[in-house]
Amino acid sequence: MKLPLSTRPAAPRLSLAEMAERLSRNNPLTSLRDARVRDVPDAALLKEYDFVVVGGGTAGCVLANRLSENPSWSVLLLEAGGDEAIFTDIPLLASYVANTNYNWGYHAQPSPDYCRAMKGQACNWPRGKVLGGTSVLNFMVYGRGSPHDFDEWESLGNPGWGYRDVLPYFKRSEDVQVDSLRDSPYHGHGGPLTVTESPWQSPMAPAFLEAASEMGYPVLDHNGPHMTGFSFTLATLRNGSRCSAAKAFLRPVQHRPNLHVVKRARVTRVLVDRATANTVGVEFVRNHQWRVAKARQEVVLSAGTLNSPQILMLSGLGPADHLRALGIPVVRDLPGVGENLQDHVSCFGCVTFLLNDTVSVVESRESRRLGSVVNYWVTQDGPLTSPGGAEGIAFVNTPRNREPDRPDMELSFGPGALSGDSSGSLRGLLGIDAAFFKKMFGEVEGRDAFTVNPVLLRPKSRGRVRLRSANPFHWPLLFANYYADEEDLRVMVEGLKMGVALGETKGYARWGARLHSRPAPGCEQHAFRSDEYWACAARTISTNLHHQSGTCRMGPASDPGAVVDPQLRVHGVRGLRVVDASIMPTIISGHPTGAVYMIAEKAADMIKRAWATDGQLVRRWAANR
Ligand SMILES: Cc1cc2nc3c(=O)[nH]c(=O)nc-3n(C[C@H](O)[C@H](O)[C@H](O)COP(=O)(O)OP(=O)(O)OC[C@H]3O[C@@H](n4cnc5c(N)ncnc54)[C@H](O)[C@@H]3O)c2cc1C
Repeated sequence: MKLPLSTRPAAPRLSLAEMAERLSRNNPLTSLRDARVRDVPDAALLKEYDFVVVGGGTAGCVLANRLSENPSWSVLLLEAGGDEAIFTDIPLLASYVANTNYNWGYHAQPSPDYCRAMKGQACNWPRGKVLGGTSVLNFMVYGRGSPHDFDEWESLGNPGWGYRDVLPYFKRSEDVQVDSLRDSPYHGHGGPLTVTESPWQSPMAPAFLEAASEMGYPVLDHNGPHMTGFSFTLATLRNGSRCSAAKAFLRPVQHRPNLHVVKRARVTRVLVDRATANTVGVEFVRNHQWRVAKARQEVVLSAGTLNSPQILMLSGLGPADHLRALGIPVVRDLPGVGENLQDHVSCFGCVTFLLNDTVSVVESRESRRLGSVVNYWVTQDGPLTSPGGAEGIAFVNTPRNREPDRPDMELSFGPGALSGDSSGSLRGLLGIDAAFFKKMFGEVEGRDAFTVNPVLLRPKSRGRVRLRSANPFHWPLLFANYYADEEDLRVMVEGLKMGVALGETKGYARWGARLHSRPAPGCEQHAFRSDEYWACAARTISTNLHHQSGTCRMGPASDPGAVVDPQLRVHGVRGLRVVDASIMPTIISGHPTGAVYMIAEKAADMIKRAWATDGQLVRRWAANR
């Protein structure tokens, strides 16, 4: 069967003037210049700010922007990392970024029950240590999850978080640039965050959408009223480059006089008065000097799912017995801090299809192609604009799902594979052991292939974050607990079989697609493609999408595990909120960054409303010096 090579019209040829214009707005020099955010020197720091935001990541950049919109408020943003780089802008290099110092470098505790293929049986959990946070490391897939996810949050005792309430905040951030979505009531226009499709597609892209009808699913916009179906990837891209939180929200407002950004500032704890439970400010270290930043109104913790609970516990806010065991004075016993950790576990590499044609992205071939690099800088097109290699996403229902309008499985299609990872950056990101890789992929290294990655969307298993010690510079202990609930494994087995079915649809047969049948080392005792084999493969190659969420769960005061209330204020403490992926009561059924932006937009609105009604906005920033 002959297939059309592309579902999109060919890009119009650019005139020389258009090329020059594109090159002037997007080249290595302008990228480097634009990435620099003004750093406030120690001498210029104020004694006190109205708001202190901890963590200049995905949520933190939104808060810095929205809170400093009010010129009467002084806002301090403290970030442990520095500026973005040229290479962090290049979408296809996403996996490379995690192999650099822009990553905190965490990994979960080892386990014999999962992550067996990884070095030391420990899965890597990269997190961004840079302005823009993990939005600088991520694969840029823009999603929101299912409307039912937010209705569930509301039903758990969180009024104001239902889908109808949160949709306006999704739209507020967004500037969608896809023609077919221009009139959609579900998308926003003119917001700071550019959302679009990659300008480049592999020749296999049409086969992905054709698979939809063969498997009985519609092609749709995942961020509309229903998400079950197939679509090309929507991504946070601008002019073919990564659109990070810093690029979208922070850089354009960095010169506001009431916003101070401090880079390479490591917050060690929040200072809370034990007697009154009032938040005083934060303690941080910069240039080897310990400092205090006081907050007149609030401290907002946006240090992410792994670091926000760590900082709370270091501040005496957490499970009392755990804090006492480490000699940390207990300010408030909050047993839920660090609990309820949820992640999207996957099985990247388990479903790899080998090809007869040169239609996939093979790193060694691409890196030798000067045209790809020229294309990227001059026309802002070509494979380097592909967001981490995820070309298409299907949200599907396994036979175990009881809510058909709320899919339980994602199948993401990437026009490349571990076999083509010649630099090892993808293996480095995932932490796959070299000997394991050699055994499973050695004989097909450098060959054309594609991957279908099944992702468990609504895990029942829960992990946790704990302190290793009272030393704020020690890494926290991270427990993944993947597949602790057997049902998760059963759903993943079904997802793996659906992933194989996707790769075996007719469209891909054109290029001779066939499942790579070298079994995962350690699973050879099971018949290849049997349920037992897939279960073993899942426990062995337990890659994940780094979507960790839920460790400072939102919920009412009556819920003993809740850390923040529906206004995101820490229970039992005044003047302290948590605003990042950690507040999700349940992980959303999709890629979380869109929801993190939404949470931060909504939080900024709640903060504005809270202080406006208290009539405390009259203080002029200038008078604070
Ligand atoms: C490799 C990878 C790929 C991903 N791909 C996708 C994707 O395609 N789509 C998607 O939706 N999601 C993706 N994610 C997940 C997504 O990026 C995160 O869920 C989201 O960015 C989290 O935002 P956050 O604001 O909660 O935390 P972060 O963005 O991590 O922000 C936390 C910030 O706090 C700072 N910080 C931490 N501790 C301190 C401290 N003590 N002092 C000062 N500053 C501190 C950090 O340096 C960081 O800047 C991916 C993640 C990874 C790692």
